Amino acid sequence: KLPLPPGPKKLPLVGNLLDIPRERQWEAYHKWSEELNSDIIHLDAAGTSIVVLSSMEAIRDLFEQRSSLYSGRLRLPMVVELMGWDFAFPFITYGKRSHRRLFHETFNRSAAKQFHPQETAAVHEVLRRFLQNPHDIMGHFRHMAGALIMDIAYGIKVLPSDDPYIQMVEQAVHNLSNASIPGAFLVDIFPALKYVPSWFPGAGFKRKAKEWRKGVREVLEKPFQETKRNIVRQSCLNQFKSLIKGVAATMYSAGADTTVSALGTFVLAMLANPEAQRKAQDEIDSVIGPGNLPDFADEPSLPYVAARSFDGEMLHLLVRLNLKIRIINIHGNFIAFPHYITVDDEYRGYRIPAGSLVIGNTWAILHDKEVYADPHTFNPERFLLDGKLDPAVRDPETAAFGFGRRICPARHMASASIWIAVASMLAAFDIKNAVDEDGKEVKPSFEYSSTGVVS
Ligand code: HEM
Repeated sequence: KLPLPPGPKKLPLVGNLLDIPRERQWEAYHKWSEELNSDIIHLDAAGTSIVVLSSMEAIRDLFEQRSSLYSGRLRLPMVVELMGWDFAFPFITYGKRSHRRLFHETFNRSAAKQFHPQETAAVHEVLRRFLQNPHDIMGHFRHMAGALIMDIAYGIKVLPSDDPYIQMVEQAVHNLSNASIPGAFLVDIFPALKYVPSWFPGAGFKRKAKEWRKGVREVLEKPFQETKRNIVRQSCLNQFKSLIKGVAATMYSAGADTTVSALGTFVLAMLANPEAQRKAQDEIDSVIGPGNLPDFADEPSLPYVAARSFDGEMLHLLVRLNLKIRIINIHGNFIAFPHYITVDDEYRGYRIPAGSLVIGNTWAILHDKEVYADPHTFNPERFLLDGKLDPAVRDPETAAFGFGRRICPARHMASASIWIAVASMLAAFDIKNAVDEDGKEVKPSFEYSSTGVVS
């Protein structure tokens, strides 16, 4: 009998379906939350109950304190059951703990350091590629993210271009993004449709799923089989075969686009903020000396140097924190990754209905005016107090990688690879707009697309 959390007015049948924009939903959620003066709001998308949380307090109360209730995922019949992504735990409810555990053992804060050499090598390779061809920045980032994951997951060194593994996985992830656009396939709304035979009129989705499934099987099997051939201790591998296979193949689907999007956004942030770029470069030069490239051995010394120099803080913050704000602000809303609750719950006198999608609005958290004054401005100085890192200012990483039990299990490795990429790019290059034949600057054209899993 408790009321639902407040929300915009609902129409009969369709509820708020017509109010929810197709793009940048997080901004609409944030606006409603402000208008209704509530950090918890409720929406009804033609029968699908959606609860959006816009404060760290509500997120901690539900995703952390009540994590046993709030760690599910929405059932995705097209992706998981028909296309065969059932090995990828990001898409399934909180089962497969062995998969998560293996991920954690591999990528926890101290274990993640074992990948520093691969990350450094991948970044040096990308620097060479920029030098040879500065016109395909995103292509180089994509190659870097793919090469790094193939190396970490399988020990496979990919080809410099047209690598068959990267092509295969990119295609599968592309199909995955298309299939996870909400409402794209009726079978996600009526799961029983999955039993319709493929020849049945209107069952085109089954034929599509079958074709896409072949690609998913290849992603699961091909690199794994090559690795198996390369490994001497096969008996050990056999014992955990399906576990390792599933976890390795999950890495690409969860890790490639995220890293590429973050680095692409970094380049845009640098084009828009030449002053911040200059300061960061000056600091790198003064810490590691001109002509050298940073490596992880420099990392511990940077905060120390940073604590004594404003510009040092700038670099440290720019690279570690504030960039992430911009990056995550813009791209970090994983619309296909809401949490899901299967039982009724009560919070602050409101009813959270069973079967609700529960979304932690990262964007709202990272644009909270109370925490980050003037939140739309790129301003590394917001993290400083008396030239030092201000511990009172919230670290964006507390929200950028998700929440509770489903928090990104690769966050330390992801953060490290972005750090080394950003620091090395700043050390080696000036990031500037291209110039046309008449010597005029060409402003980059770009568009953030928010369909699929990652913007
Ligand atoms: C900039 C880089 C990255 C960002 C911003 C990021 C962010 C996220 C976010 C927001 C989630 C959802 C958390 C939630 O449901 O509350 C997530 C989940 C996940 N991420 Fe990342 N991630 C990044 C890189 C990576 C990489 C490189 C890998 C793998 C090598 C990875 C593996 C995963 C996995 C497996 C999950 C699913 C966890 C689960 O459902 O239990 N991520 N990530």
